[in-house]
Amino acid sequence: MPRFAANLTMMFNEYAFLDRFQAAADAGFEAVEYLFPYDHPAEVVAARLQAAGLKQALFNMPPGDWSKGDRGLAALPHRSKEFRTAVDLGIRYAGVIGTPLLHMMAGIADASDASAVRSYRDALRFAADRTGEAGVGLVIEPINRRDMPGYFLNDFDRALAFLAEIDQPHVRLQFDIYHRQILHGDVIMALRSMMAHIGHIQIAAVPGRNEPGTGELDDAQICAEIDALGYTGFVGCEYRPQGGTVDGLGWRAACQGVPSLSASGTGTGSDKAGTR
Ligand SMILES: O=C(O)C(=O)[C@H](O)CO
Ligand SMILES: [Mg+2]
Repeated sequence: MPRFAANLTMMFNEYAFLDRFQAAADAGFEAVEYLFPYDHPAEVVAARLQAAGLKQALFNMPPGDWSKGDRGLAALPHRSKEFRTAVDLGIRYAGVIGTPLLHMMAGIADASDASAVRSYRDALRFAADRTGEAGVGLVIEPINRRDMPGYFLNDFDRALAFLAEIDQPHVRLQFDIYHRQILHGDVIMALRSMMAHIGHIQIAAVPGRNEPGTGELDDAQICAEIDALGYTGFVGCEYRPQGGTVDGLGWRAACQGVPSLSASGTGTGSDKAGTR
């Protein structure tokens, strides 16, 4: 079974943000992630993390003004100065809280607009250099446009192409199974082919974005595949509980002991002669 990180933006909303750390630890989580810690001093967040005995898996760099519709700044040419300040703030928080990974959101921009593409490339290079100097990993995540209309980075192959241009081992893909299924499907084959580039994984049922096991995918099977592929990072539970957070945690036990498709010798998708 993978190591799971509770996503404190979506889970444990029964509590105020700073109280969610202890609630996650009490519910058996080893680590946490969340979108943004910036409403609180980094030292206060770090103290809650430590007091609860948790590891930090990931959080996002500041995205601009979320309440006004910003969803990252990287692809916005006219916001490049603000973007660079945001990178530095993210890295400062990463140092104090102790996260190994920062997610750089792309922003709402036309993916076919040359100036947006140029801005994104420059931003990714800048963030890669800065995080590299700071010893922090950097991830980029394709996000589906049903949840985030107009989001610039909405294609997994495109994300891999941007990563190939940067070609730095600490800059990797955030593979959110929920977005992958909505954007392209073929989740297990994509995990297999992209695993060498994956820095972080997140999970939620599709289409409801609720507890794994409540949607159209066999999430226990996907977790078995993640193990079989040798992934040792955290899998972020980025889902909205259908009811109480703790009441809905039974899905974790259902993931235990499930053999992967590759271990059982099935599921290659091959239709070659001689396989029947
Ligand atoms: O939406 C997601 O899937 C994310 O992981 C982001 O961090 C931000 O929305
Ligand atoms: Mg995600």
